[in-house]
Amino acid sequence: MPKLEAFSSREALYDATASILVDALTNAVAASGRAGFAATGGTTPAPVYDRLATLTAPWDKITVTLTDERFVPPTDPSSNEGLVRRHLLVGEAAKASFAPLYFDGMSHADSARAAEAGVEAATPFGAVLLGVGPDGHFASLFPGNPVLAQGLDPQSDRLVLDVPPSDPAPDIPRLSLTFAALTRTDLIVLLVTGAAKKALLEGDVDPALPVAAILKQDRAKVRILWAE
Ligand SMILES: O=C1O[C@H](COP(=O)(O)O)[C@@H](O)[C@H](O)[C@H]1O
Repeated sequence: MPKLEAFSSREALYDATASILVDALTNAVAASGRAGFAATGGTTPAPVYDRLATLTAPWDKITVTLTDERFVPPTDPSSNEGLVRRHLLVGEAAKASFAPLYFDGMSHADSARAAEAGVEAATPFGAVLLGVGPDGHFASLFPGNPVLAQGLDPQSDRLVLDVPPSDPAPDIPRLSLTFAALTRTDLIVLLVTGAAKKALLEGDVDPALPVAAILKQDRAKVRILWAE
Protein backbone atom coordinates (compact mmCIF):
# COMPACT_ATOMS: atom_id res chain seq x y z
CA MET A 1 0.00 0.00 0.00
CA PRO A 2 1.34 3.49 -0.82
CA LYS A 3 2.31 5.66 2.16
CA LEU A 4 0.53 8.98 2.68
CA GLU A 5 2.87 11.96 2.11
CA ALA A 6 1.85 14.76 4.51
CA PHE A 7 2.46 18.46 3.83
CA SER A 8 2.57 21.17 6.48
CA SER A 9 -0.02 23.35 4.74
CA ARG A 10 -2.48 23.24 1.87
CA GLU A 11 -0.35 25.79 0.00
CA ALA A 12 2.64 23.42 0.22
CA LEU A 13 0.42 20.53 -0.90
CA TYR A 14 -0.83 22.42 -3.96
CA ASP A 15 2.72 23.55 -4.89
CA ALA A 16 4.10 20.01 -4.61
CA THR A 17 1.20 18.45 -6.54
CA ALA A 18 1.57 20.89 -9.43
CA SER A 19 5.31 20.32 -9.53
CA ILE A 20 4.97 16.50 -9.51
CA LEU A 21 2.36 16.63 -12.28
CA VAL A 22 4.30 18.98 -14.53
CA ASP A 23 7.43 16.85 -14.18
CA ALA A 24 5.53 13.67 -15.05
CA LEU A 25 3.85 15.28 -18.07
CA THR A 26 7.10 16.83 -19.31
CA ASN A 27 8.92 13.50 -18.99
CA ALA A 28 6.11 11.69 -20.81
CA VAL A 29 6.29 14.15 -23.69
CA ALA A 30 10.09 13.75 -23.82
CA ALA A 31 9.68 9.97 -23.98
CA SER A 32 6.70 9.69 -26.34
CA GLY A 33 6.28 13.02 -28.09
CA ARG A 34 2.90 13.59 -26.45
CA ALA A 35 1.11 13.03 -23.14
CA GLY A 36 -2.37 12.77 -21.73
CA PHE A 37 -3.45 14.17 -18.37
CA ALA A 38 -6.60 12.94 -16.62
CA ALA A 39 -7.74 15.73 -14.29
CA THR A 40 -10.04 15.22 -11.32
CA GLY A 41 -12.93 17.48 -10.45
CA GLY A 42 -14.53 18.29 -7.13
CA THR A 43 -13.74 21.00 -4.62
CA THR A 44 -10.04 20.28 -4.01
CA PRO A 45 -7.99 20.66 -7.22
CA ALA A 46 -8.63 24.25 -8.46
CA PRO A 47 -5.56 25.72 -6.66
CA VAL A 48 -3.40 22.96 -8.17
CA TYR A 49 -4.68 23.81 -11.66
CA ASP A 50 -4.04 27.53 -11.04
CA ARG A 51 -0.42 26.67 -10.28
CA LEU A 52 -0.04 24.15 -13.12
CA ALA A 53 -1.21 26.71 -15.65
CA THR A 54 1.70 28.99 -14.70
CA LEU A 55 4.37 26.29 -15.05
CA THR A 56 6.47 25.71 -18.14
CA ALA A 57 5.49 22.53 -19.95
CA PRO A 58 5.11 21.38 -23.57
CA TRP A 59 1.41 22.21 -23.35
CA ASP A 60 0.85 21.97 -27.12
CA LYS A 61 1.72 18.25 -26.88
CA ILE A 62 -0.52 17.54 -23.90
CA THR A 63 -4.16 16.40 -24.03
CA VAL A 64 -6.21 17.08 -20.93
CA THR A 65 -9.27 15.01 -20.17
CA LEU A 66 -11.32 14.39 -17.00
CA THR A 67 -11.42 11.50 -14.56
CA ASP A 68 -15.17 12.09 -14.39
CA GLU A 69 -17.92 14.54 -15.12
CA ARG A 70 -21.43 15.53 -14.17
CA PHE A 71 -23.80 15.02 -17.12
CA VAL A 72 -24.23 18.75 -17.47
CA PRO A 73 -22.96 21.33 -19.98
CA PRO A 74 -19.68 23.14 -19.23
CA THR A 75 -21.59 26.30 -18.34
CA ASP A 76 -23.14 24.54 -15.32
CA PRO A 77 -21.35 25.50 -12.07
CA SER A 78 -20.92 21.81 -11.19
CA SER A 79 -19.21 20.92 -14.50
CA ASN A 80 -15.67 19.56 -14.17
CA GLU A 81 -14.98 20.68 -17.74
CA GLY A 82 -15.92 24.20 -16.70
CA LEU A 83 -13.55 23.96 -13.71
CA VAL A 84 -10.65 22.80 -15.88
CA ARG A 85 -11.34 25.44 -18.54
CA ARG A 86 -11.39 28.23 -15.93
CA HIS A 87 -8.38 27.13 -13.87
CA LEU A 88 -6.08 24.99 -16.04
CA LEU A 89 -6.60 25.71 -19.73
CA VAL A 90 -5.54 29.34 -19.44
CA GLY A 91 -2.40 31.24 -20.46
CA GLU A 92 0.28 28.99 -21.98
CA ALA A 93 -1.65 25.90 -20.84
CA ALA A 94 -4.49 26.90 -23.19
CA LYS A 95 -2.31 25.36 -25.92
CA ALA A 96 -3.20 21.92 -24.54
CA SER A 97 -5.90 19.92 -26.32
CA PHE A 98 -9.02 18.94 -24.40
CA ALA A 99 -10.99 15.69 -24.66
CA PRO A 100 -14.47 16.17 -23.12
CA LEU A 101 -16.70 13.55 -21.52
CA TYR A 102 -19.94 15.53 -21.94
CA PHE A 103 -21.35 16.02 -25.45
CA ASP A 104 -24.16 18.48 -25.96
CA GLY A 105 -27.35 17.09 -27.45
CA MET A 106 -26.44 13.45 -26.84
CA SER A 107 -28.06 11.01 -24.45
CA HIS A 108 -26.16 10.05 -21.31
CA ALA A 109 -25.13 6.66 -22.74
CA ASP A 110 -24.19 8.10 -26.14
CA SER A 111 -22.07 10.78 -24.49
CA ALA A 112 -20.06 8.10 -22.64
CA ARG A 113 -19.56 6.18 -25.90
CA ALA A 114 -18.63 9.34 -27.80
CA ALA A 115 -16.03 10.28 -25.15
CA GLU A 116 -14.11 7.03 -25.56
CA ALA A 117 -12.20 8.00 -28.73
CA GLY A 118 -10.76 11.17 -27.16
CA VAL A 119 -9.84 9.36 -23.95
CA GLU A 120 -8.25 6.50 -25.91
CA ALA A 121 -6.14 9.00 -27.87
CA ALA A 122 -4.97 10.61 -24.60
CA THR A 123 -3.70 7.29 -23.19
CA PRO A 124 -1.34 6.20 -21.84
CA PHE A 125 -1.62 9.18 -19.50
CA GLY A 126 1.55 10.94 -18.40
CA ALA A 127 -0.25 11.45 -15.10
CA VAL A 128 -3.67 10.89 -13.53
CA LEU A 129 -4.89 13.15 -10.73
CA LEU A 130 -7.61 11.63 -8.56
CA GLY A 131 -9.60 12.88 -5.62
CA VAL A 132 -11.37 10.70 -3.06
CA GLY A 133 -14.83 11.24 -1.67
CA PRO A 134 -15.67 10.74 2.02
CA ASP A 135 -17.53 7.58 0.96
CA GLY A 136 -14.40 6.18 -0.71
CA HIS A 137 -15.44 6.94 -4.29
CA PHE A 138 -12.88 8.02 -6.84
CA ALA A 139 -13.69 9.52 -10.25
CA SER A 140 -17.46 8.82 -10.33
CA LEU A 141 -17.26 5.19 -9.20
CA PHE A 142 -19.51 5.21 -6.13
CA PRO A 143 -20.16 2.51 -3.50
CA GLY A 144 -23.39 0.66 -4.21
CA ASN A 145 -23.80 2.10 -7.71
CA PRO A 146 -25.17 -0.28 -10.38
CA VAL A 147 -22.11 0.25 -12.62
CA LEU A 148 -19.47 -0.02 -9.86
CA ALA A 149 -18.41 -3.59 -10.73
CA GLN A 150 -18.14 -2.73 -14.42
CA GLY A 151 -16.19 0.42 -13.57
CA LEU A 152 -13.71 -1.47 -11.40
CA ASP A 153 -13.26 -4.42 -13.79
CA PRO A 154 -9.52 -4.40 -14.67
CA GLN A 155 -10.27 -6.24 -17.94
CA SER A 156 -13.08 -3.91 -19.04
CA ASP A 157 -12.92 -2.77 -22.64
CA ARG A 158 -14.90 0.38 -21.69
CA LEU A 159 -12.90 3.52 -20.97
CA VAL A 160 -15.87 5.74 -20.09
CA LEU A 161 -19.14 4.75 -18.41
CA ASP A 162 -22.47 6.52 -18.01
CA VAL A 163 -23.08 6.37 -14.25
CA PRO A 164 -26.69 6.55 -13.09
CA PRO A 165 -27.72 8.37 -9.92
CA SER A 166 -27.81 6.14 -6.83
CA ASP A 167 -28.59 6.47 -3.16
CA PRO A 168 -27.05 8.40 -1.40
CA ALA A 169 -24.74 9.55 -4.21
CA PRO A 170 -24.38 10.65 -6.92
CA ASP A 171 -27.53 12.74 -7.08
CA ILE A 172 -27.34 13.37 -10.82
CA PRO A 173 -26.11 11.27 -13.76
CA ARG A 174 -22.34 11.23 -14.14
CA LEU A 175 -19.72 10.10 -16.62
CA SER A 176 -16.63 8.31 -15.34
CA LEU A 177 -13.40 6.91 -16.62
CA THR A 178 -13.10 3.26 -15.63
CA PHE A 179 -10.38 1.68 -13.50
CA ALA A 180 -9.08 0.14 -16.75
CA ALA A 181 -8.68 3.60 -18.31
CA LEU A 182 -7.34 5.36 -15.18
CA THR A 183 -4.59 2.77 -14.72
CA ARG A 184 -3.21 3.34 -18.22
CA THR A 185 -0.44 5.43 -16.68
CA ASP A 186 2.79 5.15 -14.71
CA LEU A 187 1.63 7.67 -12.10
CA ILE A 188 -1.60 8.21 -10.20
CA VAL A 189 -1.60 11.11 -7.74
CA LEU A 190 -4.31 11.08 -5.05
CA LEU A 191 -4.90 14.63 -3.82
CA VAL A 192 -6.56 14.68 -0.41
CA THR A 193 -7.19 17.10 2.42
CA GLY A 194 -8.66 16.84 5.91
CA ALA A 195 -8.60 14.35 8.77
CA ALA A 196 -11.51 12.21 7.56
CA LYS A 197 -9.89 11.36 4.21
CA LYS A 198 -6.54 10.73 5.93
CA ALA A 199 -8.24 8.18 8.19
CA LEU A 200 -9.85 6.58 5.13
CA LEU A 201 -6.53 6.07 3.33
CA GLU A 202 -4.17 5.13 6.16
CA GLY A 203 -3.58 1.72 7.71
CA ASP A 204 -5.96 -1.09 6.82
CA VAL A 205 -8.06 0.42 4.05
CA ASP A 206 -11.56 -1.06 3.90
CA PRO A 207 -11.45 -3.38 0.84
CA ALA A 208 -15.12 -2.60 0.16
CA LEU A 209 -14.31 1.03 -0.65
CA PRO A 210 -13.92 1.74 -4.39
CA VAL A 211 -10.60 3.56 -3.76
CA ALA A 212 -9.11 0.32 -2.36
CA ALA A 213 -8.91 -0.90 -5.97
CA ILE A 214 -6.54 1.98 -6.80
CA LEU A 215 -4.42 1.46 -3.68
CA LYS A 216 -3.90 -2.26 -4.18
CA GLN A 217 -3.31 -2.39 -7.97
CA ASP A 218 0.20 -2.74 -9.37
CA ARG A 219 -0.22 -1.20 -12.83
CA ALA A 220 0.64 2.37 -11.80
CA LYS A 221 2.64 3.95 -9.00
CA VAL A 222 0.32 5.76 -6.56
CA ARG A 223 1.34 8.81 -4.52
CA ILE A 224 -1.09 10.00 -1.83
CA LEU A 225 -0.48 13.71 -1.20
CA TRP A 226 -2.25 15.12 1.85
CA ALA A 227 -2.55 18.21 4.04
CA GLU A 228 -4.94 19.06 6.91
O1 LIG B 1 -17.57 14.09 -7.11
C1 LIG B 1 -16.39 14.21 -7.11
O2 LIG B 1 -15.74 14.03 -5.94
C2 LIG B 1 -14.39 13.57 -5.89
C3 LIG B 1 -13.81 14.15 -4.61
O3 LIG B 1 -14.00 15.54 -4.67
P1 LIG B 1 -13.74 16.56 -3.50
O4 LIG B 1 -14.77 17.64 -3.67
O5 LIG B 1 -13.90 15.83 -2.20
O6 LIG B 1 -12.36 17.08 -3.72
C4 LIG B 1 -13.61 13.99 -7.12
O7 LIG B 1 -12.41 13.29 -7.15
C5 LIG B 1 -14.41 13.75 -8.38
O8 LIG B 1 -13.67 14.08 -9.55
C6 LIG B 1 -15.63 14.60 -8.32
O9 LIG B 1 -16.36 14.56 -9.50
